[in-house]
Amino acid sequence: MACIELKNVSYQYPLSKEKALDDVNYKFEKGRFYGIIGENGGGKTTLCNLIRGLIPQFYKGKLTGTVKILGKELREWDPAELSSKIGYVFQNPFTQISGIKETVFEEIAMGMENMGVTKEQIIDQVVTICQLLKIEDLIEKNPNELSGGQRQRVAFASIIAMNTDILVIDEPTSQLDPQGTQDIFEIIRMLKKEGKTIFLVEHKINLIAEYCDEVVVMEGGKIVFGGTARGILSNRDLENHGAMIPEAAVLGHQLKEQGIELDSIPITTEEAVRLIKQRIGEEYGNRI
Ligand SMILES: Nc1ncnc2c1ncn2[C@@H]1O[C@H](COP(=O)(O)OP(=O)(O)OP(=O)(O)O)[C@@H](O)[C@H]1O
Repeated sequence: MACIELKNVSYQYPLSKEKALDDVNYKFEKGRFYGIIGENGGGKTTLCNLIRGLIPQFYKGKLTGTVKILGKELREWDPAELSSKIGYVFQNPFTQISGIKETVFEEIAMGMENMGVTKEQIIDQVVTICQLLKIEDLIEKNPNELSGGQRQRVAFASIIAMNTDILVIDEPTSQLDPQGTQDIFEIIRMLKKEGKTIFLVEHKINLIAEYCDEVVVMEGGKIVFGGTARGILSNRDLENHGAMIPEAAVLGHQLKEQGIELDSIPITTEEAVRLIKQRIGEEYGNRI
């Protein structure tokens, strides 16, 4: 069964004259890790708002077409039930932090309290998640006094604490340093192994190439490309649609232009190294 299915979906924010989503058709399968990429203003966050049900519950505007989440029409979902199925890490961690809790512990525990989890389980879960996200030393701090990067980790922690089957994650590493970014991606990889369906908006294309199963590219409110990460990210035509391809793929194409064709276009550095080594081996073999 499709996890989320969109048929002829268009959406306009209130008072806006333009469509933020324009006739979007796509079937997202359960257990897959989707990277959502594309130009600024292309509609990525709007797609996340829709998948999470914030459109039309919170953002009114004009929505047409059919949106099915786990087989059920979006408008038929009870908002509380939907939020127990789909976790949403917002683009801006300052929006995500509730502002009403006095410690990081309480902030992360809040969602679980609302779900009726026992006190012992909550303590256990919060401690485990804080260790995972390397924020144990922040546990007693006030969430409103954290740096952007610390808030981003806490916001992420409070969503994974909810243990939802579907996660929508909008630029989770925008405030993080390279190590912090790597840490978050390793956790996302672990969540994927647990069978969760993940939607990730991210501009860091090399990370999308390394971690995602599938990629959709958005431009002007439309999904202009969609398919396996390999198929999409090796396609140079992406550059004509406001998206970039990974450095490894650029290298593969440039070598090809110079007559040095690899077996396939690599999308990660690791693959590029393997394919170039293989090519050098073939060359060396031909000469003897
Ligand atoms: N709350 C809003 N009200 C009115 N228009 C909006 C609102 N949010 C976004 N838009 C418009 O909808 C379109 C899609 O915006 P969206 O934020 O979904 O793009 P995006 O691909 O996530 O961009 P970015 O990469 O900059 O985050 C843009 O034209 C934007 O101006």
